[in-house]
Amino acid sequence: MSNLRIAIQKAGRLHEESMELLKDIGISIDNGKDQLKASARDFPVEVFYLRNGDIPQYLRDGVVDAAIIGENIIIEKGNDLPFVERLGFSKCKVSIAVPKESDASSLKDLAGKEIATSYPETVKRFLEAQGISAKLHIINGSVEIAPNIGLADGICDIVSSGSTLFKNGLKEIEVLLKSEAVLAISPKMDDERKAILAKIQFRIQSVLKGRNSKYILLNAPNDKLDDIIKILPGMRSPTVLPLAEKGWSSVHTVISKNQFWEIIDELKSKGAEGILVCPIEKMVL
Ligand SMILES: Nc1ncnc2c1ncn2[C@@H]1O[C@H](COP(=O)(O)OP(=O)(O)OP(=O)(O)O)[C@@H](O)[C@H]1O
Ligand SMILES: O=P(O)(O)OC[C@H]1O[C@H](OP(=O)(O)OP(=O)(O)O)[C@H](O)[C@@H]1O
Ligand SMILES: [Mg+2]
Repeated sequence: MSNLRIAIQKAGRLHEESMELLKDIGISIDNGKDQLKASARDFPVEVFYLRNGDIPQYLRDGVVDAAIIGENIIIEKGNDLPFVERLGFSKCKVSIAVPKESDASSLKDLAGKEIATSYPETVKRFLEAQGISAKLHIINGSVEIAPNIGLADGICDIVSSGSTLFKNGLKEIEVLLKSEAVLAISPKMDDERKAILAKIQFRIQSVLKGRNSKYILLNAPNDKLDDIIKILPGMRSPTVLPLAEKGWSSVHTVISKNQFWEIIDELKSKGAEGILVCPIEKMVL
């Protein structure tokens, strides 16, 4: 039987959370700091530890079948490659920035100027779409220093908190794209491996739904139950169980992490007490 070959980043921003996701979907492997390949103990999967930037070519060649990779790298180096899941971590932007005293306020204002970047294909695509040209300096790291050393008028790089821009006296003037970790796949996968991938996708979806939801339990007087239940979305409808104390019930349900604080405030105002909030490991609908 074939193994599904999954690539993850060997070291860097994506490594830890990729390992964590694999663990959460039941794929246990040894930490790969000193190895390039590991087999899962209980699933037909091999994990390859690679450089993020090299992964698109491996997918294209069919040397690996799937990969956890930054969407920005797929856009830069593998725009032809499909991705099948957004994974919700390593969220960042790829942005244009200029020295904070510059008059430029969009990519258009850099027409005819010099831009330093590690993402030349992405920048070229945006320049072409806007019908402008600029000179690109391709550098692999510390891009934010380029304007300060006179190498470029602006940069295109990853922005997350914005602190690297701030420390280098730069300001963001245009967001080219937003990125997060994704599960990308090889166009060359055979049917046997596609079947393993389908199982993995199902597991990933269950884990991500769980991560985005909270299980809540609360107590309420019976005469307030109708009002409280109206507030709760729930998977189907909330579970209501009688408490030992007469006239009171316990209500259990699942709510989305995003709505969480608003719903808790409303529940309290409608008479809910003893609200417990628990993480959900996996959720299968
Ligand atoms: N500051 C950040 N905040 C959030 N996500 C980020 C940040 N910097 C990078 N990323 C995301 O993590 C990915 C990996 O970044 P990292 O700097 O670890 O490696 P890299 O230099 O892009 O890749 P390689 O593995 O080829 O060395 C990026 O492609 C991007 O998707
Ligand atoms: O907006 P911020 O939160 O400051 O994050 C942005 C910085 O993070 C990344 O660099 P990283 O720390 O990965 O270093 P690298 O250049 O060595 O990859 C990216 O290249 C930016 O420089
Ligand atoms: Mg980096």
